[in-house]
Amino acid sequence: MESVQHVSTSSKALFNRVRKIVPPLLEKFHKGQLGRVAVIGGCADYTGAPYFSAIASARLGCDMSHVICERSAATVIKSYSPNLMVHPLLASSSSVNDPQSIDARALASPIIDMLSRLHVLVIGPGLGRDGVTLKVVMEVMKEARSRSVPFILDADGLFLVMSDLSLVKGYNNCILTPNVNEFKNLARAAGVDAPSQAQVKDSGEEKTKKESAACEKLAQALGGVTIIQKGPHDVISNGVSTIISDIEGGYKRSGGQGDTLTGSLGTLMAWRAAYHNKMWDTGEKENPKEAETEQEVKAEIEAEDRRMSPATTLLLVAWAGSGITRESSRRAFMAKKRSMQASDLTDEVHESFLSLIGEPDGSKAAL
Ligand SMILES: NC(=O)C1=CN([C@@H]2O[C@H](COP(=O)(O)OP(=O)(O)OC[C@H]3O[C@@H](n4cnc5c(N)ncnc54)[C@H](O)[C@@H]3O)[C@@H](O)[C@H]2O)[C@@H](O)CC1
Ligand SMILES: Nc1ncnc2c1ncn2[C@@H]1O[C@H](COP(=O)(O)OP(=O)(O)OP(=O)(O)O)[C@@H](O)[C@H]1O
Ligand SMILES: [Mg+2]
Repeated sequence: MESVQHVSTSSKALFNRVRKIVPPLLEKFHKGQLGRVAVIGGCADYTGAPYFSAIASARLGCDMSHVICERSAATVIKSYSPNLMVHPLLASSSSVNDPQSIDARALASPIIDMLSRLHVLVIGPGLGRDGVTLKVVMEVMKEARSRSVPFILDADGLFLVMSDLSLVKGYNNCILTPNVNEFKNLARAAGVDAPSQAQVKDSGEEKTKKESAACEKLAQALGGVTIIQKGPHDVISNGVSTIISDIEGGYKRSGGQGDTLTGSLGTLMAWRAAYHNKMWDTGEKENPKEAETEQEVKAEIEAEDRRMSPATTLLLVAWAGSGITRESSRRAFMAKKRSMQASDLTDEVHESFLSLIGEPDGSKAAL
């Protein structure tokens, strides 16, 4: 469990710093303060993906986990778990009179009305490619961005971005989680020569170097968004700092494991917002200057007793989400081997959190 590129800090040190952004469970908090996350996805074809994502958010520890989906998917997703709040608010071609002439902003308004009550959006799991749905989600993304609501983009959410890069370009409050295939398509859409992990033919250190450079290049082309390119190892970059997450994962490539990643990231992003809102005393000293450069980010990670800047915590969130997912997959694989399914990862999220990160000081959950 080692190997960190550029930000040359050990895995252990990174997870120690992640623990600082995990809110302790205390009597003073009320329902909702430690995370209200909504997954936007779920359609007639796919109901598993939004469920796996939302339940990962819940199991990692956000207070409220919502799914905003297309009408036909809602009852199905509700039946998977009574713990999720499922809202059938997404329009599709089958729910409007004329798919060719819609008022996308009006159709998006019931979802936009929810934004003030949400900390984070996860956009894309099982969203599908219906033209009406995608136009509506585009409106939600524009509004969420204008209100600085953080979002995680995956699957069909990434497809949407490929058609209009301005949706994310320069937005430093979002994480994109492309698989190898989606990374290649994103790079093509951005007109950037950035090979995916599968396209880099070297081996060993040279391969890792080229993969890091490619992820960095795409992140830069998108104006500094954070990218987690999933694969044999996860390459994480915001165009300035790059980390390789190569914690051992499982060896079964069943579908839906990326959904555990997006859900985990949703909760971590909500916790990050709580950290920056100073919702509890972390015991850290105030930071005189916000970190921007790679060196400044590295210094904040290593300082241990100094408050961290948004650039640093975003990188740590990406690192932690990747680690928790890969560790969940490893544990699920150990138990289930060839029969492993995405739902087996769900059961491992909490233990993975405990083994990699652990409860912060003072948390009642540590008793
Ligand atoms: N249980 C569910 O409801 C699931 C739904 N899913 C949803 O299904 C929709 C489509 O997602 P897909 O995963 O099919 O789309 P992708 O674009 O990831 O995959 C499309 C094609 O690329 C290939 N591919 C994927 N990763 C590759 C790699 N590393 N190397 C080479 N080829 C690779 C796949 O075999 C597939 O043929 C999305 O909405 C997604 O969220 C998936 O998340 C899987 C689980
Ligand atoms: N070869 C591999 N070895 C170890 N872990 C891997 C490997 N490939 C992918 N993973 C891990 O599996 C998880 C899902 O990545 P994957 O590439 O399967 O995404 P995906 O295709 O989008 O998945 P999904 O089926 O959910 O859409 C990530 O956490 C990634 O780190
Ligand atoms: Mg996927």
